[in-house]
Amino acid sequence: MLVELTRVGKQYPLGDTQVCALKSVDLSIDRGEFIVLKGNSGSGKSTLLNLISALDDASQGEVRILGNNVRSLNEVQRAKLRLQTIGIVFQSFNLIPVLTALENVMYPLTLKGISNSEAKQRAQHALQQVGLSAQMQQRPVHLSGGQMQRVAIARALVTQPALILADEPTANLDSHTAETILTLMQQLNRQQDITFIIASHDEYVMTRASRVLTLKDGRITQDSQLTSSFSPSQLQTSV
Ligand SMILES: Nc1ncnc2c1ncn2[C@@H]1O[C@H](COP(=O)(O)OP(=O)(O)OP(=O)(O)O)[C@@H](O)[C@H]1O
Repeated sequence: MLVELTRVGKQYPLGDTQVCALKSVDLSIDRGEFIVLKGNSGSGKSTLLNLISALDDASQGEVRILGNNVRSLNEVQRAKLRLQTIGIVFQSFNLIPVLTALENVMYPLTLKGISNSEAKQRAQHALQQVGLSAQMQQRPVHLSGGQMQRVAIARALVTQPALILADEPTANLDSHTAETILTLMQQLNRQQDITFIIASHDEYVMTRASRVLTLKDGRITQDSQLTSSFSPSQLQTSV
């Protein structure tokens, strides 16, 4: 099992009181799934992604990533787990502005201690995969929103993670660009067996999912397996 949550709860301190963000969540995620996490604002989507990415600790229960109990790992081990297993794509892209697209994608490989020449080769390949061969030397400020998100996806996939987590990855994109980004993610899911967990409010994102989890007030209230009608030939790279 790739991800396993057992009776996971999360509370945040707020002044003298506490906000309950997740309540007794049980969840198992297999390799190859394409999961959309839906729910109203404040339902706990980002909290769940933060726990699965080992960026934060559950208040109760257990989070296991590839069999590793996150709570038992120290900071260095967590960073290593993230670097080896997980790619993260944010709504706001989180690219480093002073670096080119190529350097942004090379960055996690450099952190892994991979040589500059190999990192460059792998980053170039990842940027080709997302259709950005022509923009490798551009800084983020010279890229469109869709291109920035594709750089962020290339950065997430360059370490060959088993799992990519995406928090509202299409929220800052127009609908055509969002479709292209989703198609790209789905192609990576099918061709490279990368598992995706995407938090989103967008109804059309759900239509791409193999499984939709609905969160309400910190609980999973619905867990639906779907078959999507996507075909990889629909891939467009003209963002
Ligand atoms: N760092 C924090 N400190 C205090 N409360 C928090 C913190 N992070 C989240 N919360 C609260 O926990 C609950 C769940 O928030 P979370 O961000 O996980 O929801 P969400 O579904 O991702 O919302 P959105 O769609 O608006 O991003 C909310 O009530 C939120 O206010």
